[in-house]
Amino acid sequence: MRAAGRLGSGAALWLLLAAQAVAAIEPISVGIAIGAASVITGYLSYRDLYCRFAECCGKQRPLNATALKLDLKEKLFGQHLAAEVILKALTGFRSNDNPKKPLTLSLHGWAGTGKNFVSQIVAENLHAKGLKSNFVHLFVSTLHFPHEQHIKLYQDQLQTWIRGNVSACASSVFIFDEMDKLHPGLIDAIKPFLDYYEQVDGVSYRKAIFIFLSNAGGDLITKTALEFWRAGRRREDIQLKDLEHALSVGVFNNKHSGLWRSGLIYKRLIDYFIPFLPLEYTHVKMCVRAEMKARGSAIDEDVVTRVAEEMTFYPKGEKIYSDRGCKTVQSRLDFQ
Ligand SMILES: Nc1ncnc2c1ncn2[C@@H]1O[C@H](COP(=O)(O)OP(=O)(O)OP(=O)(O)O)[C@@H](O)[C@H]1O
Repeated sequence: MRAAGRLGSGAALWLLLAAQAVAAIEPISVGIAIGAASVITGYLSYRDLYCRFAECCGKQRPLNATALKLDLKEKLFGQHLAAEVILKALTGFRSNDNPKKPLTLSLHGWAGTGKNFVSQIVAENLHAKGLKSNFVHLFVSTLHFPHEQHIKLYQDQLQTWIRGNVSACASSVFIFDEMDKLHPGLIDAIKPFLDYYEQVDGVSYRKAIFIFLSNAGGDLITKTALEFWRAGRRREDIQLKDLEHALSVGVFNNKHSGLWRSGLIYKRLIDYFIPFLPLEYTHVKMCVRAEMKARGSAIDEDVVTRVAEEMTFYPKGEKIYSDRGCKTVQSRLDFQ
């Protein structure tokens, strides 16, 4: 949008200097004056000015891979696979100016292992306002799509919502939480948006990102983690190839996965199935320390141990993995 009208450069320059000269006295109204002067001089377009105060989609903000890597390294505990795959997938996707399709990630694991937490970290690295951004959209199955008899309505609404938001911002992010509670077939409504189409009805979805969060596959992931544990192998030795294929097949054949017999899997439109491993006692202690730090409290190792000891672990005999991951750490800390 071009600034309407332009004064001669001499007059405009004077106006700008005058406004700045007054700046030292009354900053607020002067800010407006400078803004107006900038627009009048054509130094700033209305849009530049508007985007200084409001959130604009604009040219895709380059992903700061170093910042994302640091966030995943420092904030995410016990999930070496998720950290590695998400960093690779996002940096690869965002460094490609002309992707052939949107990026679609499916995060799987038991409760409290960090799936929502990671989607928040990803959102904050893609759009400055993170989950609060106008260009990041969170759907929770049990909240947004509760009634099975309304599946057709939900599908129409979802298509309209996604089409409208990607039209407004090509690099929109869509997060679907509790995928395992989504009615079978519902998610296939978005298949056209995830496919290898240049455009669909004049809209290109190729720069959008879709993230599915699901507990489906948690049993398979835990089984593999236990096998490594019992064989005396390090958790960090678990590789994506040990889990990804079995996870995608398991989810495809699981009626309660939200992706049961889905065309998204059948047509290989999901780029990565990312396993979240069950969290161990040591990771729970890391969560307690992180929470204490977030509250500005000094780290008290006695409290850290007390909270971790209050959590329950499985399997019964070996008590290796936290039943709730790092969930309930915050509430338990409140009672120390
Ligand atoms: N791996 C982790 N590293 C660091 N913090 C974690 C991790 N997992 C969970 N947490 C902490 O626990 C809180 C709850 O975790 P989160 O909501 O991400 O779990 P989830 O895997 O999405 O669970 P659910 O499947 O029940 O939705 C997070 O906000 C975070 O504070």
